[in-house]
Amino acid sequence: MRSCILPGRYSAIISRGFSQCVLLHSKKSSSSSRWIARQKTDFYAREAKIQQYKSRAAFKLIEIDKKYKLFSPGMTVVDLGFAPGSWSQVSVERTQPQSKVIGVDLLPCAPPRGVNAIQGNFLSKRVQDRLKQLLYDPMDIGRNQVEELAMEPMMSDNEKNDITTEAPLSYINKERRESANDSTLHPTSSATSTTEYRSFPVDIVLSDMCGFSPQESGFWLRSVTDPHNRLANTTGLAVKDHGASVDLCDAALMFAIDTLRPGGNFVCKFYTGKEDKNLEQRLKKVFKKVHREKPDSSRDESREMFFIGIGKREDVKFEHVFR
Ligand SMILES: C[S@@+](CC[C@H](N)C(=O)[O-])C[C@H]1O[C@@H](n2cnc3c(N)ncnc32)[C@H](O)[C@@H]1O
Repeated sequence: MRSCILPGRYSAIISRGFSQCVLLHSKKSSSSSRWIARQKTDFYAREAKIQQYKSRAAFKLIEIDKKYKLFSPGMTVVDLGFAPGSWSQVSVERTQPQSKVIGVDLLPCAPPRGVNAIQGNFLSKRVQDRLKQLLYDPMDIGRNQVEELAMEPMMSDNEKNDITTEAPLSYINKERRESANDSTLHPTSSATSTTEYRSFPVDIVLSDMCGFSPQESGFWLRSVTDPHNRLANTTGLAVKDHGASVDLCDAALMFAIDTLRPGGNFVCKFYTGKEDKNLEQRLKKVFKKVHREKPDSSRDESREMFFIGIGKREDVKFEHVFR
C-alpha cells in the first residue's frame, strides 16, 4: 500500500492507485497554499468561474480560435484529454447547432453538456477504435446526450489504462442504429456530410493532453470528488515533459491523418524542447499552414506552447509523415 500525506485540509491514504481514498485531517502545505493564492489572484481563473467554464484553460482555446477561426456551426470535434472539460465547452458553444463533440480522457469525468466522452488511454488501440466507431456511427450521438455516458467507479491505474466507459444504448438509439441501413455513411454534421469527406468524419482535432504524474503533495479540497485535482500536469522534469508531450502530439497527429477531413484543423499542446522542430516538420507535411502559439492566458512560467495546423492537405499518407 502506498500512503501519502495530503497537505491541504485533508490527507489521504491511497491504495490501489486512486481507487480508495480515506480522508484524514491535516495541515495545508505551502504548495497547496501557493496554488490557492495564485488561483485567487489569477484573472483567467476568476473569469472562468464567472463564465462557468470548467477551468481557465478555456481561454487558451478562445484566444487561439479568435486568431485562427477554427470553429463553425455543425462541426465534429474530437477533444483529446478533455477533462475537466473547458475546451469541450468552448467547442460546443462555437459549433452549435448540429455539432458533435467527443472527448477522451484517462480520468473519470462527467463530460459537459452536449459532449460525449470515452474514459481511457488515447494511446491504446482499443480506445482509438472505440472513438472511431463513435465517429463513424450513423447514429447522431453527441447532441446533448450526456446521459448516454455512465461514470464508472474509480479504477486502479492498471484497470483504467485500456478501458472505455459508456452506458448501454438507450432503447431509442438502439432502434435508430438498427434502422440506419448504410453503415458506411457517416453523416455527422453539415460540415462533413458531403460525399468526398465521409470517410474523414472529423473537422477539428484538439489535443490538450499532457503526460501527467500522480501528485504526492499539493492536494487540496475536492481532490476526491474531482480526480483532476490529484494530478500534476507535468512531472517538473523539462526533458521528460517535453518528450511525453511530443509523443502525445504524434498520437493525435496520427489520428488526424486517419480521421480529419481535408481542410480540417488541428491544435495540440506541447512542452518546448529539442524535438519541437521535428514535430513541426511532421505537422507541415499534414497541414498547409502550421503556427506556434503561446496564448496570453498560458502562464509565463509554463513551457507549454501550442501548434495550430490549418487546412489538412489532401491525400496525406502516414508513411510520408512518419518515417
Ligand atoms: C491539461 S488537462 C486538459 C484540460 C482540458 N483541455 C480542459 O480544457 O478542461 C490534460 C488532460 O489530458 C489527459 N491525458 C493525458 N494523457 C492522456 C492519454 N494518454 N489519454 C487520454 N487522456 C490523457 C489528462 O488526464 C488530463 O485530464
